[in-house]
Amino acid sequence: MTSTTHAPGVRIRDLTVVYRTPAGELPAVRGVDLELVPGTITGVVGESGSGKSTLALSLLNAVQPPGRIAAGAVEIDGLGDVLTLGGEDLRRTRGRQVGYVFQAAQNSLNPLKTIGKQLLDLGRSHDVADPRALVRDAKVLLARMGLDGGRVLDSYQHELSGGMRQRVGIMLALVLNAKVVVLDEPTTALDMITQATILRIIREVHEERELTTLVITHDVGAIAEVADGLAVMYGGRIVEHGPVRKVLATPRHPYTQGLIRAIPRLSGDISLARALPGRPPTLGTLPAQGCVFRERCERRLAVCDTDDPVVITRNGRSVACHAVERAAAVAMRKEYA
Ligand SMILES: Nc1ncnc2c1ncn2[C@@H]1O[C@H](COP(=O)(O)OP(=O)(O)OP(=O)(O)O)[C@@H](O)[C@H]1O
Repeated sequence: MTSTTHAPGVRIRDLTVVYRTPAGELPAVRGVDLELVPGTITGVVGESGSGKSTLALSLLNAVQPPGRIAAGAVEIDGLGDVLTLGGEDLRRTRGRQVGYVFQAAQNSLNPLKTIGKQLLDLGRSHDVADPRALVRDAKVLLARMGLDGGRVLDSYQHELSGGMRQRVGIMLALVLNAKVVVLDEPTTALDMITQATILRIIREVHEERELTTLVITHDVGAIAEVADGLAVMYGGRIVEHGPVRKVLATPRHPYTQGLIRAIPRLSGDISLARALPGRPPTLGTLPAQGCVFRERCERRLAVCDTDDPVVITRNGRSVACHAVERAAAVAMRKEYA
């Protein structure tokens, strides 16, 4: 395993992704800016339907109809804007430059071929010069995740448990030595202990290979262990982003506060944990203007109904919330009074 180049930076700029619906094209991701700092793990959390997977797919320019990337750019150091890539360039980028495990990856293996055969196919399609080294690397990765590599490579998907398949997916995302890795719900099929182990291994491999990694999950507790940065998504927007410990210790957006309150592990007291009231919006119920979170928000103001809150960044933390901004402005006025 050679790792000569350094981790690349990734800049997602003003990204909008729409899906065609009977009511017309509706945005699942809207005006998202997100920077993945080289060598870091960024976690993206949010309830089901917030746009996390759509964002992950965009990093590979892999949004499929009825979806379409309507605007924006995804710039990866050394590759340029992946949204302008097509055909063979795009195929080569996926896997080799940007490794990925998509949601339900454990079901996307070919049932008719052994894992080893699929690994060799992957290597061939990316012109890997030394298939033996590829198999060796795959076995090492599988062994680190607690699996007997030789046995797994000789197996068909139906011979493996959900958790084993998930680990195979992670191995396939890492084995070509891509420098940018996108993991969409990498540990959902695993029990808590295995989940923690796999996340730790992801972290180790990430550091050893100097990767830039994006991990999508709806499990805020799990991401706290592994990520450097945390982006919180709601209704297709990133409502808060910052260093993971700071965001979890002093969440600013009312949605982040609600998410954290709902997790006893993080809120610290099981009797205080309470579910976020209401439901996340669907594409059809997303308000066309104003704050996407206002229907469930305890701090709703009149302006939230009419104006989209802009993202304000201070000291490395970003929040998009009118109430937070107003409180900050009041505090600032007091300080100068
Ligand atoms: N193929 C599709 N056609 C129409 N709408 C879609 C399609 N795929 C996703 N959507 C909608 O886009 C929105 C964002 O979905 P997405 O899967 O990106 O969210 P998510 O946060 O990853 O959710 P989950 O955690 O459930 O995977 C949702 O409202 C979803 O219903």
